[in-house]
Amino acid sequence: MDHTEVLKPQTLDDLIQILHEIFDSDKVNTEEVQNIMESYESNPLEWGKYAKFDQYRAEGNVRVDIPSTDIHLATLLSSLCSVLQGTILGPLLFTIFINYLPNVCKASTVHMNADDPNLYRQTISPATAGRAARTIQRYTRNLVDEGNGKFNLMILCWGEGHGSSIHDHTDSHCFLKILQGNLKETMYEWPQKKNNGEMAKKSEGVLKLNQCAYINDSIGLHRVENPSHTETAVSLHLYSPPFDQCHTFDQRTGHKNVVKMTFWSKHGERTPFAIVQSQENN
Ligand SMILES: N[C@@H](CS(=O)O)C(=O)O
Ligand SMILES: [Fe+2]
Repeated sequence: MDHTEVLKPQTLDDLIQILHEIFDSDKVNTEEVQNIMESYESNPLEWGKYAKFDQYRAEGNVRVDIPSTDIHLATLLSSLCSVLQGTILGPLLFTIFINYLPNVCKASTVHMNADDPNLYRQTISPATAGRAARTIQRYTRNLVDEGNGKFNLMILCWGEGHGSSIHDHTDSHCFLKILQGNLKETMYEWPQKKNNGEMAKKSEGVLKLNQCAYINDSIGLHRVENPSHTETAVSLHLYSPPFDQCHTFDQRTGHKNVVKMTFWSKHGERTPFAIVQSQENN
């Protein structure tokens, strides 16, 4: 098959079929994949069944003002993230946590509003706000297609303010297309071995509906965020070859950690908790 002309997929199924054909061949032109993904016009009726959000998004009821000096609260929030997602006890633990939060907050102010179904966060710096949002709730990763073992196609659902940590892509090609809303992508240089300081930012930009970005480890690292406080976002990601772990990086020091990546759902079905050992996204 000649792929010099950009085929325009009419539906998501059509796109998946074209991707299978492209990745069947030994040599894949990344620009062609990017163009084809970009030319698919997002239709929620086609991808809606895969787009499963973290339900905690609407269940929390707390606004926290966190000064950057409140190490106490930061520690609590990070220990909380390991129990929330996907556990049966999640809502209960969340309620216990929320009820005790005002007692343990030394330097922070907690505002609760029982009849308001939204989660509010307000902090003194956007960076702190982003970290708190990422700790309490996560974007979800939903597997759409396994690409005959050549690639993984997945839909990521981003609640308001959700974002990823700075991460790499395990030597794979990564294509990221916007299906709904906007996503902000910030690119970083790989940290220098001897340097223990703040990671160098390369660029940032907002990806809009139907746009498709491309990244691999030789281009650099990135962090992706839903910058909106009122709108959710949905993105379509293709990784080739597939991978299930990557490195995340601490923006302030460049220190890295290995993170296992899991699926919130597969082929439209919520992944059973018994099978999922860890629900850590990066
Ligand atoms: N690479 C991330 C999503 S993004 O932030 O690019 C993931 O697969 O979870
Ligand atoms: Fe990524």
